[in-house]
Amino acid sequence: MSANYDALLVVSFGGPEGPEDVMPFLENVLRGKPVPRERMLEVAEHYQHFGGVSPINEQNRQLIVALEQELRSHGHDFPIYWGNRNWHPLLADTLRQMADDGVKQALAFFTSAYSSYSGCRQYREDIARAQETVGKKAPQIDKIRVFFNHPGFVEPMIESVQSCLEQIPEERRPATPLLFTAHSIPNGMADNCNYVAQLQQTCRLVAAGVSHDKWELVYQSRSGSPHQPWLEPDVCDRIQELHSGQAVTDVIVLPIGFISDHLEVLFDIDTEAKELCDKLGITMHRAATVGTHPKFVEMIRLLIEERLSESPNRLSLGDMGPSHDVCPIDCCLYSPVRPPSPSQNKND
Ligand SMILES: C=CC1=C(C)c2cc3[nH]c(cc4nc(cc5[nH]c(cc1n2)c(C)c5CCC(=O)O)C(CCC(=O)O)=C4C)c(C)c3C=C
Ligand SMILES: [Fe+2]
Ligand SMILES: [Fe+2]
Repeated sequence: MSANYDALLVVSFGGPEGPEDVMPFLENVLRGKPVPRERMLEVAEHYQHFGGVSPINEQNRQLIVALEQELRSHGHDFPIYWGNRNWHPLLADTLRQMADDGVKQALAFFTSAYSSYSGCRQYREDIARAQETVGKKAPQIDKIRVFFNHPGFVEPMIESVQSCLEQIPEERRPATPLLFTAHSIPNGMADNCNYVAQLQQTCRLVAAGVSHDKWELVYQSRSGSPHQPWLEPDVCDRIQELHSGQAVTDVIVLPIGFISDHLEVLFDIDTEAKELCDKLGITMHRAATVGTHPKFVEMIRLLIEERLSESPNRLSLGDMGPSHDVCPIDCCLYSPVRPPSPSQNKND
C-alpha cells in the first residue's frame, strides 16, 4: 500500500455456517444487549430454516475476491484480511495473523454503510479489544469513512430499483410504493448517531435516481424488548397498512440498510414480507443490495485511494458531504437501557 498502510482489513458481522453454530453465534450477537431470550430463539429458528447457514460469510469472501482483483488491476498489491465481530474468522485471530505477517498499519473497511453504535463504534471497540488481546505487536488500524452517500453505493441501487420498476406495467408504476428497509435500532441508539438522517439521504438519492416520488423508509429485524421503543414502522406493518388504505397491486422493497442479501434479508423480506404480500394479493418486487456490483467494488478502491492521496477527491452525492475519516470522540455512543423486567432476559 503506501508508506503508511501495508494491508486492508475487512471488518464484518459474521454469521453461522452450520446448525451447531447458530446458538453460539446468537449468544455472541446479543451479549450485553437487553434482548428477550424468546427473540433469540425466534431468530435461531429463522437461521435453522436455512440449514443454520447465513450467506453473509460467503458474500464477504466473494467481495474480498472481487476487491483483490480490483486492487491488483489498479497497481495495488497489498493483502486483504477479514475479521468478524460475532463469528469466525474472529477479529482477534485475524489481527494475530496480521501481526505474525508483519503488518504494522492497516486501513479497515466496515461492511456498514451508515453510522450507528453497531455499525461504527462497536466495530472500533471490537478492534481495540482484539488489539489488546494480541498485545504490543498488534497492527494499528484506521477506519475508512461511512459510504451511505457515495456514488459507488447509490448508483447500483438505482439500477436495481429501476429494473424492478421495469417489471411493473407502466400505468401502475407511479402508484407503486417503494419501500426502503433498514435494520431497526432502539430509539436511544438512533438519538446518538446520524443513522436515520443518513438513511433518509440515501433513500432520497435512490428515489431521485429513478424519478419515483412514492417512497418511504421503513424498518426490519427489530430485536428489542417490547418495553423499549425502536425505530418504526416495521415493513410488514406498513405493507398491511398500505393494503388497508388503498388498492395496492405491487410493492418494491429495497433493503437499503445492508450491503448484501444476508439472512436478515432472506428471512425478514424474502420470506416474511413476501408471504404477507402473497396473502394480500400484492406482487412484491425485491431490489438487490449492492453485493459485488463492480461500481461498489470500485468504490472501496476509491475510498482506499482517498486515504493514500495528499489531495483526495472525496466523492459524495446529495447535501451531507463526505463523512469524517476519523470518528470524533463521542461518535455513535450508546448505553443500552435495560428493560424493566430482567427475568425476561437471560443475558441481563
Ligand atoms: C441494539 C441493536 C441491535 C440488536 C439487538 C441487533 C440484533 C441482531 N442483529 C442481527 C443481525 C445483523 N445485524 C446487522 C447489522 C446491524 N445490527 C444493528 C443493531 C442491532 N442488531 C445495527 C445498527 C446494524 C448496522 C446496520 C448497518 O449499518 O450495517 C447485520 C448486517 C451486518 C453487515 O451487513 O455487515 C446483521 C446480519 C441478529 C441476528 C441479531 C439478533 C437477534
Ligand atoms: Fe443487527
Ligand atoms: Fe461513528
